[in-house]
Amino acid sequence: MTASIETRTFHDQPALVLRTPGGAQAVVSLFGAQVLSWTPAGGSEWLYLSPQARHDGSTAIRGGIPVCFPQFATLGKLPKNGLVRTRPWSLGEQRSGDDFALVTLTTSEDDASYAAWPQRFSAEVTVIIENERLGVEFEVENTGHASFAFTAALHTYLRVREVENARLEGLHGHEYRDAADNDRIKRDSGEALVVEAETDRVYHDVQRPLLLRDGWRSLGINVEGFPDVVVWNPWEQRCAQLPDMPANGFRHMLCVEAAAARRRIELDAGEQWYGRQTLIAL
Ligand SMILES: O=P(O)(O)OC[C@H]1O[C@@H](O)[C@H](O)[C@@H](O)[C@@H]1O
Repeated sequence: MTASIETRTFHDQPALVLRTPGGAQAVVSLFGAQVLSWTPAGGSEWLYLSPQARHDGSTAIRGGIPVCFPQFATLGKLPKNGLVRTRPWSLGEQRSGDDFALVTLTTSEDDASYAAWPQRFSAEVTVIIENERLGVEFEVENTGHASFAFTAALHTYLRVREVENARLEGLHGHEYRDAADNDRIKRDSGEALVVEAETDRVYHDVQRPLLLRDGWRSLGINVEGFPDVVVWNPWEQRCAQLPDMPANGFRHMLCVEAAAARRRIELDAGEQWYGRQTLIAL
């Protein structure tokens, strides 16, 4: 038996379902090239998808792994978190073997993106699953004649049983910009990060793998290419302001994002850049 890739609808939007013979499964929406669900073999769902997420193409889907490009958050004049999470992507390559399934989705500039951000680019998101592993790779090429600069993120919403009981390890000693406290620059001194209030941090130059402990289960988080890690939880008050989140949604999610946020990435004409986040169920 080999792994499989099936095209179907998910909340009425076209999606791909990747499965390994061992029982791992991921759902990838063509809207935004967004992974919406991931269950490793023998495990339980690791991605948070809001039960109130909108799937009608009118706005970004709240949950899963939104792709933020060419702007992370509000670091510029473009719409928050960029232009590509709210557009349909095309299916490029799909491949499977005995123990993996892989799909590549592509997009490039169009009239609307060019009006907002006058650059020519092509972007690819490759999603690969193995039994215990989910890899998401974002690649961008400058297909124009002039250089451009961007910020970006894989805005991963992890599902946790109770956020106050989850521990994120590996950020000790790192400097971060605290967007929940007037963008003050601070240094993490705790053994582990436990979220007990609104949290919106950009950790700089994180080279180490991270470990998320969520009760009896743990998740390894590896990043290549993206220099920064963003940790976000809106907590009660901000969550109440999000129309696509239930009131208690913040308790069951923790965003741990692979990001290029502190410094913009510069790409000359014809140049490519890629970054990858890998989640490993332990
Ligand atoms: O509501 P959005 O556009 O999906 O953004 C969610 C959050 O994304 C986070 O990554 C940002 O750091 C937050 O500031 C932001 O609020």
